[in-house]
Amino acid sequence: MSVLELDKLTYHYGKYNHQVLKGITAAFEEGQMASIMGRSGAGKTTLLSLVSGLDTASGGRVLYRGQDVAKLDRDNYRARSVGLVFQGYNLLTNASALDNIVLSMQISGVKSSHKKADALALLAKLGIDEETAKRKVLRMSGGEQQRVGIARALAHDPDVIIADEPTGNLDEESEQIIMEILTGLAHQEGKCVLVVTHSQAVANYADQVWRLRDGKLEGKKRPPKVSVVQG
Ligand SMILES: Nc1ncnc2c1ncn2[C@@H]1O[C@H](COP(=O)(O)OP(=O)(O)OP(=O)(O)O)[C@@H](O)[C@H]1O
Repeated sequence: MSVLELDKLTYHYGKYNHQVLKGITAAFEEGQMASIMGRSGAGKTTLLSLVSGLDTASGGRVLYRGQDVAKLDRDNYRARSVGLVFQGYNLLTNASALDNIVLSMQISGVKSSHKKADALALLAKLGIDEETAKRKVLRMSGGEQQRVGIARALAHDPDVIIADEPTGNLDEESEQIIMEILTGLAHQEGKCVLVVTHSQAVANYADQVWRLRDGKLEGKKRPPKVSVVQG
């Protein structure tokens, strides 16, 4: 069973506004990264807000492990099953990376009695050592901040990671690090990862590349990567 399925999903803003999404049917699997491309205004952010349970569709359904998200407790769905990663990181910049993660664990109701140690372990896994973890976020580089952003998204161990232009503010080297982390979450940890991007280079990391055009989502599976040995 797919982790996420979109079933004839439609969406329009307000009563008379044009339809942004016009019957989208797609499936996203565990252990895979999917990228969603599309020109500005195509409806990518709108689509993510429906998939992540921030908003409900005008028509059709979003299914999470076969269950209609509109019929689930959406707060619970967001707090348990979905981790969000944003272009602008959306961290508390005056707090330390560590405090950001611990706070996020508290808000999502994580039960652990050693949240600080868990948060440090999670940050370390993403290449943020203890000294950096205790530094205020505003004194960290963009690439480090996004690694904290990913740690925050993972703090409640969701099985869906949704990233909206996660490397939009980063240089090429940091982009590569972030995309390798997101790819690893899919391929090594079995997460279902969705990445919205304008960048073909970012989309190239994905197992499936989708394009949102005229309110429809067109997708293709990427052929397996083959390495060419020159001799
Ligand atoms: N709250 C709103 N009320 C009315 N229309 C909206 C609202 N939010 C977005 N729209 C419109 O819906 C369409 C899709 O917007 P959306 O933000 O989903 O596009 P996007 O593909 O994410 O764009 P970008 O790449 O520029 O972020 C646009 O035409 C936008 O103007």
